[in-house]
Amino acid sequence: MPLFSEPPSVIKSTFGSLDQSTVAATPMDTTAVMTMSSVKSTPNLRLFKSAAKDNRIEFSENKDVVESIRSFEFNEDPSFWKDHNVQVIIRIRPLSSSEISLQGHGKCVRQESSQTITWTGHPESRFTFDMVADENVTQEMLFKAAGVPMVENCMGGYNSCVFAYGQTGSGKTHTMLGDIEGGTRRHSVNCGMTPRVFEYLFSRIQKEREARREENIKFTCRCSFLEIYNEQILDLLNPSSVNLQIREDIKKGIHVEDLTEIEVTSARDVMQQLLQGAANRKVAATNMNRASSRSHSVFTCVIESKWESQGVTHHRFARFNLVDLAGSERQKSSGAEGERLKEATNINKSLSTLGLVIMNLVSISNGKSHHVPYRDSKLTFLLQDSLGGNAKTCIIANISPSSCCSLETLSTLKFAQRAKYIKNHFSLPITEYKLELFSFCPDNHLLSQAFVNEDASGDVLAMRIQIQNLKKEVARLRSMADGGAENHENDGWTVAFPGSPTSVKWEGLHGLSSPLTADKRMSKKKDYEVALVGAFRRENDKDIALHALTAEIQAAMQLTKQREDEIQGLKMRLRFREAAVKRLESVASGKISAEIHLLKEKEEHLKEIEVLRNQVDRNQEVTRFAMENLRLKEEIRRHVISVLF
Ligand SMILES: Nc1ncnc2c1ncn2[C@@H]1O[C@H](COP(=O)(O)OP(=O)(O)OP(=O)(O)O)[C@@H](O)[C@H]1O
Repeated sequence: MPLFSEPPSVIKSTFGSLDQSTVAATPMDTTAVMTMSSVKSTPNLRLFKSAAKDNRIEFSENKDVVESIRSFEFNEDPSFWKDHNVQVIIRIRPLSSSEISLQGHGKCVRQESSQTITWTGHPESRFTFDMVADENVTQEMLFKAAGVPMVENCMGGYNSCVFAYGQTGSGKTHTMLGDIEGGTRRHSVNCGMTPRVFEYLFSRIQKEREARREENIKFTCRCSFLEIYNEQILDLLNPSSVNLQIREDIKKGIHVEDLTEIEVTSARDVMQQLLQGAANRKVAATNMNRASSRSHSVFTCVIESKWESQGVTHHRFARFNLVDLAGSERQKSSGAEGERLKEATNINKSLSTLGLVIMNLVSISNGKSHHVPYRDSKLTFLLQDSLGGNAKTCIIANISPSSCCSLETLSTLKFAQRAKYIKNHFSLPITEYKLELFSFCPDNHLLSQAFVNEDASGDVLAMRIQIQNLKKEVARLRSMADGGAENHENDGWTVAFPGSPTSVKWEGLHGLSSPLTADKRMSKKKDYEVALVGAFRRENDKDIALHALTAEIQAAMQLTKQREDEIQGLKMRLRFREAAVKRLESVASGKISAEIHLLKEKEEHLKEIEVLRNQVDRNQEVTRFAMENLRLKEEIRRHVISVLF
């Protein structure tokens, strides 16, 4: 098929490549230098790293080693996103043959459980994350655990972001894109997150269309693809436009000005854009001599939906960012010069700004107010919403388990640990409505919830009905949250995503259901609270919309009245003019004298003046000024009296 006839090398070039000549420690850890001799660094080959078999990292076939790896459960938690906005997953890749030849099977990490991992250097350090995926976790398992919920978040109207972090060669591209050779609908086992996510997204859209035919639901998806290289934004779907600027406005939020957006209707369309972007990147790379591991790539899909319900038109919107970051290793400090030095400085700048942004967000989560330096790098400015706004963010930190990458791995674990402590916060000002929420949630934990991007419009009556329904929903949820009505029938696996009018049957990994936690009741209460907050917000939105509509109607009615009065006045004046014309005709034909005509004319002018005076009096502005005038006169009078006496 022509679409997938491109060599996978092109795809690889989209998301990263190796140049091991400069591989060293992270920007935050400047001590160690890592060498991975297996990877070649010929500039032209850099782009084709993944494609060329001999340029790939080879993995051990040693059965004994594979069998000795202890595997932990890797289960998704369907309720996770209900009360979290940031998820951090560690992914450990298998040892490569070159690592084995360099350091044997020596490892720098030991997995303790499905959530904990120990770095075995000195001193030993233990880290806890939302999930730790060992080398046996397949692309499919990772997609089900991390990709599926993110698509559901987008369907629910949340801005969502998955980003892969890690040193060069740690598996970021394998995770985000993987092997899409053949590119058919039936994925190869190594096919990564992005193609799986879009295939799932479009199948969900199709299901939603079928289930909500009556609401006439319509979806629009638009994709864009950019790269940040040397602090410059390049449009990969239109390579002629370079150095694009990030803008921020109330309507569009943070966005890249003039970035090409292409409408897509299938996973196949998305892959086409990915390939297109990759091909453009290849051309630019030749001109600029850059390698993908030195740039950040952001593939974005905007998903919009519109549906009708009880005379109200709903509009929902979500931005889905898939980010492959530049390798987090420290660029070789010695010997780097010219373009390389510039590259290194910029990668360091954006990744260290990312680290700083995360640190400051954690401080904010802990109640310490701090400035968050989003604007210090293009990457953090662009991802501002995903990092600290109203988004759901999944960070996949990729690591190599080999002892030869020990310091790099520690650095990635530390970065991921910090990210774990972020709680996204409101980016909107505190309003009365939010204060109401404060009073509702004593521990304020709901204030760290991301927001559903949803809007509604319709006629006043429909909005009123909607408000009534929402009020009933609020009352019902409130009584449930108070413990009044415990509904044990809902203990199953049906997940209603906040803000989503439909619920999704969660199949679970391999179709198995995991046991619900002991504090099920607590989590159920939280679910109700989340739903209640959503209902409050929607009610508040509807109220605001209703007030605005009522005010608009009143203003329109006043204007109509004013116009009607003016028309009446004009009609009257027209009648006077017509009478005057007739009289002049009579004067001309000698039927009446000029004196009588003038007397009549005077009479009618007086009447006309009266009409105009009435009009002026009725004019609201004039009335207001007249009132103001009277009030000021009265004030002056009182002032004069007080001065005199
Ligand atoms: N979990 C894994 N299982 C099997 N192979 C993997 C895994 N992770 C990575 N690899 C392989 O390791 C090699 C390096 O991975 P990848 O290219 O994804 O690294 P990267 O972090 O994207 O590097 P760069 O920053 O240079 O682009 C590839 O050959 C990839 O196929």
